[in-house]
Amino acid sequence: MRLYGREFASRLLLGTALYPSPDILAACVRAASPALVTVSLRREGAGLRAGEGFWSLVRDLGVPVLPNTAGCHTAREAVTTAQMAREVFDTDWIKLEVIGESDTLQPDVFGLVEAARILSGEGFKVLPYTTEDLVVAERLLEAGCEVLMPWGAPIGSGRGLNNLFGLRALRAHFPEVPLVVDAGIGLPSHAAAAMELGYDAILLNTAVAKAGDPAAMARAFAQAIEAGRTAFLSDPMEGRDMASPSTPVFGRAVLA
Ligand SMILES: CC(=O)[C@@H](O)[C@H](O)COP(=O)(O)O
Repeated sequence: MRLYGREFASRLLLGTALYPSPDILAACVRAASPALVTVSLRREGAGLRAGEGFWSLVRDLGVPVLPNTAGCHTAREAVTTAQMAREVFDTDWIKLEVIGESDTLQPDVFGLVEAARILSGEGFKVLPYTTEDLVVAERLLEAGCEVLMPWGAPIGSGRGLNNLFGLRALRAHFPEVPLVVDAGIGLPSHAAAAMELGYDAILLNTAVAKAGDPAAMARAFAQAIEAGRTAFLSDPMEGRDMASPSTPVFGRAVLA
């Protein structure tokens, strides 16, 4: 998979929040070999020494870091957080989140486009957490984003793909743009379904961190994403309403 000109072997982007322990997080990363791990500057900054410990743990994982602007509610807050993240994590990649509504954690798409334009202008590689809205997608591309990350469902809900029609339409409208389903994935089958639609990658966190056996679930997600991608590339059959015998028979059985 290619994002902003960089090649990644994996199509899984894994969040680093909510794990029962740092060791379990490390086991999940080993089990799934994600392309990137997301980290929240606000979380690390709040913990001070705990944050430093967490940062060295993440560095030791040996996986490229994608800082995010989780918890930001305005474009200005998100831009400042991204600028600080660039210093702290020494990367110009940013997962841009501007939250607009607290029940659904739905993105504020107006603030998102504004922040994306500013950050792209400053040389950031912006990966925006957005909805499946086609017009917003167009604006984000105009603002300089080379990747789009529509939600599957509200963050942490585990509902899967809430709007299959919208996600399919987005894929069809932007065949050349790398698209990552971000948030709301609850099961490996949800991830596989998104990959079967032709999505390029999946970003998830809660479903792995909150599983009874997080490392096993991380591995299951990696396998499902791989399987979904292979299925997409295999040109799946068209669904149909009526039965079609899968064992054609010729002539009549002769019964003695
Ligand atoms: C880790 C991160 O960036 C989250 O904000 C992301 O959207 C994941 O969502 P889930 O926890 O629903 O997988």
